[in-house]
Amino acid sequence: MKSVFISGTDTDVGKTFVSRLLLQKLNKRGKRTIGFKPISAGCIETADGLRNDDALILQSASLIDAEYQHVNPIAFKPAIAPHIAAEEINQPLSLGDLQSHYEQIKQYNADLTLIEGAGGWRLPINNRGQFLSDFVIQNQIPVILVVGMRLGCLNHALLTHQAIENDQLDCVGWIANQLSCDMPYYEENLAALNKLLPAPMLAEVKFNSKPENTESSMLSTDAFDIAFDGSFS
Ligand SMILES: Nc1ncnc2c1ncn2[C@@H]1O[C@H](COP(=O)(O)OP(=O)(O)OP(=O)(O)O)[C@@H](O)[C@H]1O
Ligand SMILES: C[C@H](N)[C@H](N)CCCCCC(=O)O
Ligand SMILES: [Mg+2]
Repeated sequence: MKSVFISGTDTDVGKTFVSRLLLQKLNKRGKRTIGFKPISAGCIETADGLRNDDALILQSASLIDAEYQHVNPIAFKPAIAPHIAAEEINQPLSLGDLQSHYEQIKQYNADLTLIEGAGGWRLPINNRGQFLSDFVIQNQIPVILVVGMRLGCLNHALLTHQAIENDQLDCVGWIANQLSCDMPYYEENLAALNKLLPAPMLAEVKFNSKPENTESSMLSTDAFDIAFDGSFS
């Protein structure tokens, strides 16, 4: 059983959008995939409990049909920093909680467990100095960095990659996600990232004006095949 952690240069950069494409692509390659969104913030209340859009997307794009509570075990209603949401309801998060939820999703025995982070790499999970990245370190999970292509992404991408490397994790590569169709100097920014980031670009995801129709959005590279046929098969 392999796992991969999908991080991003920030919140709202397309981690879920790209994760869905990755799951769909891997399903087509015959992998039994499962999505895992350990912590979500920004949920609606339903008769069955809180539901988060990201988790629902991952759940429906996974080949394995998993229970919602296992796909998204920690859910907060307000769309705010999760550790603040947790403190607000007096239910502080811990690394131990995250670990036991991870053990649960591993029971499904997927070929690949795709874990979507929340926010960016150094997301606090409580006020005791613990971060979501500590969970990734604890489990030595390889990381894919989604770069939301917008002004400011060069700095965010380089700092995030540096932090992942400082944490001595394997950043198997990054994915450029074109967040809009009109970013000035898009190609030049892409070239700068290719030059400056010391990890391979695995794919480029084009802006898709019909995001629900995801079939042709992802242009993968040879590095993508090497990463997914090598590290994750
Ligand atoms: N390539 C794309 N083409 C069109 N729309 C996109 C693309 N990538 C992302 N979006 C849209 O941008 C928004 C943010 O994307 P997404 O929800 O995947 O970000 P995220 O990084 O997962 O955010 P969060 O931190 O909340 O988990 C969504 O509405 C999504 O549909
Ligand atoms: C609500 C939002 N869409 C995400 N789910 C949570 C983003 C938290 C970011 C925290 C921070 O780094 O400031
Ligand atoms: Mg998301």
